Amino acid sequence: MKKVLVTGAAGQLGQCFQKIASEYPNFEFIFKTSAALDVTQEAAIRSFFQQEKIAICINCAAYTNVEQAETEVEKAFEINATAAGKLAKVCAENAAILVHFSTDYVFDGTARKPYAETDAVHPINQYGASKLEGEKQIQQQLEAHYIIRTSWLYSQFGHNFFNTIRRKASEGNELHITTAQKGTPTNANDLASFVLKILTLEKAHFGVYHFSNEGEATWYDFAREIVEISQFQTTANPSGFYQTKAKRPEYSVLSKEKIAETFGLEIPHWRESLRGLIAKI
Ligand SMILES: NC(=O)C1=CN([C@@H]2O[C@H](COP(=O)(O)OP(=O)(O)OC[C@H]3O[C@@H](n4cnc5c(N)ncnc54)[C@H](OP(=O)(O)O)[C@@H]3O)[C@@H](O)[C@H]2O)C=CC1
Ligand SMILES: Cc1cn([C@H]2C[C@H](O)[C@@H](COP(=O)(O)OP(=O)(O)O[C@H]3O[C@@H](C)C(=O)[C@@H](O)[C@H]3O)O2)c(=O)[nH]c1=O
Repeated sequence: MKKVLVTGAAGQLGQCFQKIASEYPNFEFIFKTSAALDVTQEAAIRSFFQQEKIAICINCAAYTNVEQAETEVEKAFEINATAAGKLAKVCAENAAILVHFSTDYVFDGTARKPYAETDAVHPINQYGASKLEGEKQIQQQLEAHYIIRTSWLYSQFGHNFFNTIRRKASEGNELHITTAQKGTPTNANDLASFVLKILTLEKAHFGVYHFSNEGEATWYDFAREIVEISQFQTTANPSGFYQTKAKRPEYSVLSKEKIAETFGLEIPHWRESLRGLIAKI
């Protein structure tokens, strides 16, 4: 049975993997939180891989605070770039596959049609820059990688826009949400299922892929839909300007053509997936 290590297992995406792991009995999962396995510690990762004979590493460990990354630049790069490189190196030494996640924020947002994997990258904030550097470090050291760029992840777990809006709305706060950025909300549960499905295929198709739910939305559209489906009394108000430290791309919809052609898997529309999640929680 293949051993699958999931790093950063207490984060949002890590918890989505934990939730569905039992549906994949051909994999033996080992979930490691940041406290149990720090991905910046190369020697510790190496001895863990050797001891456990890890076949696949799903790296959910990341520095994801977009605002704070503007001032904690070194830390963001240490986790998102240098540690990703260390994981790739150890995977190469152990003939293991690395699944890694990157972001729509590697793009500058000047496009007006969905970004393809081959489009030019140009991050406009430190988080995006650190994630792009992580991609490069992996590509330089390991062929057996899936780098999956995704966008606007949300779920029932952890810190994300969906949970923030639901909390604010349930407390009766007035909501003012920016219309200045367009992208696609992605249910992290859908992403976790997609990853485990492609890992069970006979043939590997390594490389960089874009995965998000279908459709596009502004953050305001997303918030309004969360409030309406959840039937909160509060209304979400569109706002032309919302003060932030970090710049965000104006447009960051990801093209799903490559994954559709390669894997032929259906991806739900973001509204449908959101509705499904709210019905379950
Ligand atoms: N959230 C989003 O909207 C998007 C996320 N992504 C990418 O998807 C991936 C998953 O994101 P998500 O689950 O939302 O992120 P979270 O912030 O929810 O989870 C990240 C996890 O990484 C852990 N971590 C931080 N530093 C280390 C370390 N040195 N060693 C081991 N673990 C560490 C954190 O632990 P602790 O809390 O203890 O520090 C946390 O549990 C990331 O690569 C992210 O960049 C891409 C696009 C959108
Ligand atoms: C909470 C809130 C945010 N906003 C704005 C701020 C920002 O422009 C936008 C999104 O807010 P957040 O700060 O929650 O989202 P942000 O941290 O930018 O989310 C990003 O996280 C990283 C990890 C990624 O990789 C990206 O794909 C993306 O999901 O909405 C409002 O307009 N009103 C609000 O009440």
